[in-house]
Amino acid sequence: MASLLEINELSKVYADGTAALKNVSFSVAPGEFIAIIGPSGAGKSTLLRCINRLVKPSGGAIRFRDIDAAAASRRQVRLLRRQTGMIFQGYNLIQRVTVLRNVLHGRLGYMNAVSGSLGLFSRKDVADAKAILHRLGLTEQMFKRADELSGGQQQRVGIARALSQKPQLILADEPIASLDPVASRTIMEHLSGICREDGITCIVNLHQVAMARDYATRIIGIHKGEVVFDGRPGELSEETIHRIYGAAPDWREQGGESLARA
Ligand SMILES: Nc1ncnc2c1ncn2[C@@H]1O[C@H](COP(=O)(O)OP(=O)(O)OP(=O)(O)O)[C@@H](O)[C@H]1O
Repeated sequence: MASLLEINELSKVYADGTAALKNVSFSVAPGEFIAIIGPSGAGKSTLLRCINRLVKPSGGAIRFRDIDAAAASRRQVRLLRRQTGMIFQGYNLIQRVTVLRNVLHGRLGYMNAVSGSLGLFSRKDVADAKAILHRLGLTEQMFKRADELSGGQQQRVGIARALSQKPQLILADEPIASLDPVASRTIMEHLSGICREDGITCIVNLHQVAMARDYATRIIGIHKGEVVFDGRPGELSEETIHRIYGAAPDWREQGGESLARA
């Protein structure tokens, strides 16, 4: 099957000389649910941010469908971001506006500047946004301000906003890092359900090895900016986890129980 995303020899060196990514290469088929794991500072966020061009790569190529994200013009970056829903650890909602309006903001990439700034969303956009909120169990919260919601609910709004973009790809950067275990599972269930049922490809940065093993169809392990593992969850041995995390304690603190179960 043709890939949705091809990353070739991607590198990123920040202005202060930090080499965050070194020759990263992998391709992503439509419908995959990929967890990116690695210790703090491994380059996980930089990788996701290069894919939707929040960060400009220093070298290599990122082909998303027919766009080379690494060399994209401003117009192409807009097209790329429209097809790529981003979910953040801190939710990135507008706190003082309603849940529904936050979700509708996912449509801004499809509107001209005047309609967008005046909030002139079509009836179809509003109906679709309500249906998405219903699917995510947020019908009752629709007209509340975002800051009246719990963290788990706010992250579901983040997912709803990404879905309202009708994306091909969802990039989630540590979407459960601020949530308790129950809310974390709810978010992971929604993301994997969306991937399975809607065929939307997901790439999710995670600190928790257990969550990656439970939900991903493929895991990519990054250590100091390099891919050191790329395989199925069942292939992730304890030795491999040591290679990914080195001496860092993250996986024992946050995901070790999953290995004990395996
Ligand atoms: N804007 C920046 N300028 C300079 N260095 C940066 C910048 N952003 C990230 N870095 C560095 O790049 C490296 C990779 O950071 P990145 O945030 O991508 O890692 P991460 O795996 O997502 O970490 P975490 O899990 O803690 O979020 C780190 O050494 C970080 O300090």
